[in-house]
Amino acid sequence: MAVFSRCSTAATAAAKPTAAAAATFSYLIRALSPSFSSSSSTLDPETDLNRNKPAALGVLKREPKGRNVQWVFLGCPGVGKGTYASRLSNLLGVPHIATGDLVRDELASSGSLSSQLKEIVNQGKLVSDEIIIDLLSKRLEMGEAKGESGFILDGFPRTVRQAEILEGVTDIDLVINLKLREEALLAKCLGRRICSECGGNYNVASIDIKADNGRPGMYMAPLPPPPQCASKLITRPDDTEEVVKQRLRIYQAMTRPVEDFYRSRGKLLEFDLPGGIPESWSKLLRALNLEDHDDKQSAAA
Ligand SMILES: Nc1ncnc2c1ncn2[C@@H]1O[C@H](COP(=O)(O)OP(=O)(O)O)[C@@H](O)[C@H]1O
Repeated sequence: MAVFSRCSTAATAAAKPTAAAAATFSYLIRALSPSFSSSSSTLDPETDLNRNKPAALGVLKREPKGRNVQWVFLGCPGVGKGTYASRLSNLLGVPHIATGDLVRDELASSGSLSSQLKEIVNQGKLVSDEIIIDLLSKRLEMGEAKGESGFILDGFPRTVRQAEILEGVTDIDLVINLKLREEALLAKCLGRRICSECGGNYNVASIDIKADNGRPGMYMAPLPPPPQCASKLITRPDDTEEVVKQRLRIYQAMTRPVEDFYRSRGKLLEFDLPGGIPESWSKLLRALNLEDHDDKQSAAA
């Protein structure tokens, strides 16, 4: 999915970082770094880069501002944030940064944080804002050193405080709020499988919700692994029924208010997933005013 084009003069998504982008990134890294006070009240409004807030979703109609997109994905566990964020990241040439992956990388390491994090994550609880911001700062710093610019954040911000900190240091262009019928969320999490070698995400769940009381039915086919991954699949330790239900409760309590935070700033794009990837991807692209040449070609083949 290397080739992409935008149908409008939306926020630019050129793969090459610009000087403005690099400056924004450096600022973001410095501001998010651990030496940065944990209190959002220390943000300096004079140096806040968030000066030209777009009105409502006019963000997609704006002239390019000389840097790559800075988007956020919101949505309940199991909704498919990682899947769609990763596809958009390939299409737009910006990094997909999932804080859940950063946490899992830390867990897999023998670092001192690892055992502390394990207990929190395996109980479905949120890691502290300070730890997450530290992990995110390091990831951004590493990306900047490689010349990355722009991002699609997945799993951050997850609390209003995280959203305030992010708002204090950079301008988020758009927040895509993915929504899926509740009946499907638990099944999607329980069916999730990851290839322990390549990290690919697959799903063994076959979701078939019958039409009921005027509500249409919904079918989501499994997403099987390719043969080379089939024998290497693992399940995330926090994808058990009890822990997923806890994560869903925590989403309602801690992350639902983040939707309101961005809604009130006119940045939230609500997107109801109509089904699995075949039904949803092209609709999502249309909602974002994007086009995927490769997808069109494979559909036409
Ligand atoms: N922004 C964040 N703030 C706090 N904890 C986080 C954050 N992102 C990830 N985590 C931790 O990592 C776990 C896995 O995150 P993720 O893969 O995004 O899960 P989900 O499938 O629930 O969206 C979370 O349950 C939480 O413990």
